[in-house]
Amino acid sequence: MISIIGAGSWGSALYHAIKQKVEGEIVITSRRRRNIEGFVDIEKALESEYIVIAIAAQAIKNFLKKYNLKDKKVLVASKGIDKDELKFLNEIFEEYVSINDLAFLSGPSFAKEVKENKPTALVIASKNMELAKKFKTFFPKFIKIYIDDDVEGIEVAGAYKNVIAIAAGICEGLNLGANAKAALISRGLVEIDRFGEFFGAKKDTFLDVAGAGDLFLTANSTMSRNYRVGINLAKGKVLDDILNELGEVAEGVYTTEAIYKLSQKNNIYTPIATEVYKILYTGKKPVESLRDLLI
Ligand SMILES: NC(=O)C1=CN([C@@H]2O[C@H](COP(=O)(O)OP(=O)(O)OC[C@H]3O[C@@H](n4cnc5c(N)ncnc54)[C@H](O)[C@@H]3O)[C@@H](O)[C@H]2O)C=CC1
Ligand SMILES: O=C(CO)COP(=O)(O)O
Repeated sequence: MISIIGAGSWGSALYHAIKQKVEGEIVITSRRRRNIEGFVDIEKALESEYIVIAIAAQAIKNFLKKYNLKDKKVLVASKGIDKDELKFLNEIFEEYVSINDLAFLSGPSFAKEVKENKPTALVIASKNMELAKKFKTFFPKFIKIYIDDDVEGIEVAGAYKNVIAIAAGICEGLNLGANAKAALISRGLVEIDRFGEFFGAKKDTFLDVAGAGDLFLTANSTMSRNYRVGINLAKGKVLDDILNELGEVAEGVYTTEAIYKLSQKNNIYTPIATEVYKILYTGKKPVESLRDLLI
């Protein structure tokens, strides 16, 4: 039996996809009861051997404190960095679950397209290749799964691209043109790689679907919530209003804070994340940040 924890956009898309492969052996849960197919309460969901986590990254630490996942096989599908502890999600999970029972899912995948069974490529990374292979068997044909052992790379790639997507959305909202956006995205990839390699990630990961692939997807489409946050910031809207209107999580807003603090602490050069941080948290004008980055 497999349980999806989190019935937001991504959790419900994963339920839709995985159900096609495992048929009746899947349930979904959320902190609020929802009237959707397969919904069970959290206690019932935690009876499954296989657990897929699709809740907001900042909520994960408290979730793990509250519910016991010890001895479960866990696939983490969230993308972010804990902004209070300044830890990657694999570091948070490793405090509660054996490293051999953990796998991480990332890659270019708008939930909406997964719900339409559109071809999608994802990466499952784990220090336990047998577990990665096992999770791979749960996915239907339209989702091509690559397996990898670069957990650190997968975590940095999935989290950081949301920050670059906010910057690219700002670029779009300011109407700075396609040349400027391509510059931001490509320099964003260099920045992600520099940050990731500091934490032990492999360069190859950033050149592949979970790195460049997810970055190109998210930083160039209004389907991305993070990109839309950027567009709205460029229009001069206030962050709280943007997030209220969005009604779903834009992980990049919190990941920006975590990356800014981690790069300050470790002296890593992260110019784009630093400007996004200044816009989000110090009130710097988007137009000034983009000028400082591009000119
Ligand atoms: N929507 C997408 O296309 C994709 C999303 N993701 C990632 O999946 C994660 C979830 O995103 P979405 O489902 O899209 O967002 P969403 O905003 O639609 O849903 C968020 C989910 O997190 C849960 N949640 C939020 N705060 C919580 C708390 N304090 N305690 C317990 N649960 C809490 C909500 O109940 C909901 O189930 C994020 O890390 C996101 O980056 C990854 C790939 C694709
Ligand atoms: O992670 C995603 C696509 O791979 C979803 O991006 P957004 O959270 O910006 O919508």
